[in-house]
Amino acid sequence: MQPVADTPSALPHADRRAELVKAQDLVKQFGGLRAVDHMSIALHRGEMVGLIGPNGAGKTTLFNLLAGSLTPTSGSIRIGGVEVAQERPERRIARGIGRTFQIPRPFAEMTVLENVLVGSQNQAGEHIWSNFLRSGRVAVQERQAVEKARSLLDFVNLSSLEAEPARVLSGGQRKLLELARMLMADPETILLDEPAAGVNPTLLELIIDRVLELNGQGKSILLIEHNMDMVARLCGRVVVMAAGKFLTEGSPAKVSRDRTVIEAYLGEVTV
Ligand SMILES: Nc1ncnc2c1ncn2[C@@H]1O[C@H](COP(=O)(O)OP(=O)(O)OP(=O)(O)O)[C@@H](O)[C@H]1O
Repeated sequence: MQPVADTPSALPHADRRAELVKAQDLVKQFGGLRAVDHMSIALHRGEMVGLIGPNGAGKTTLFNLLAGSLTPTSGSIRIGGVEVAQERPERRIARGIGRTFQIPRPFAEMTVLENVLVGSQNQAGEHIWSNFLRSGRVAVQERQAVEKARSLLDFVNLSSLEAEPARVLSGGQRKLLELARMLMADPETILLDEPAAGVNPTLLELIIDRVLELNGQGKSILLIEHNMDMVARLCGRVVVMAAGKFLTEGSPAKVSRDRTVIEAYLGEVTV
């Protein structure tokens, strides 16, 4: 991890009083492995926060807990003050949580447009849309959804590929497609899992630009990212995890100079 220059602290939209997402004392045990170990984190309305830590620190597991694809062994998750730790992913989406995955897996044989439409039902792409798609009635019956999907494809610069099967997309384009799919559900809070990983520099700039625009629209964003330059450009605050636990937090410049953080990345920390 390279040290980074000082950056502006919080973005203008951040309202530090309003905690949109608050996880407290979260534990996730996989057999003998405690992947998340009494971790707490809060995301305020309009904030964009980086979540960093060495490989295996528990960042993606924490995302899975926040998004509802895993149930915590113990601990609390509140969204807008409501306890949701036991709720299923569909309920989290309805509560305004959207997430992207480290490795996007679009439906390879469906078109780019159809992949975005999947997001209007739910993020797992279950039931109703697949029925529509089989019967080929999407454009007729869900005109508004199609219009919205097209405008989101425009937002992520994929309009020209809307009729192509998703398998033709590059890794970076798949990340953009996933962003559009997730935005179909109008999330208030967005969890981004390594949006820069494996993305070429040109598309990376586009992703950064779009993430900034989403935050500018008031969306709260939690960003897992190993690219510290990107974290420094986007985030006023960074939370560091190591061995499943909260290690420290602060500005990108502060944490990148922090000795315990550097040691954690070198695998030398015991927490
Ligand atoms: N479903 C699972 N079953 C068993 N162990 C798991 C499971 N998911 C994650 N783990 C383990 O939990 C630990 C934390 O993994 P996690 O993917 O959350 O880390 P991470 O910080 O996201 O790492 P990376 O930066 O490499 O993506 C790792 O040791 C991982 O092998």
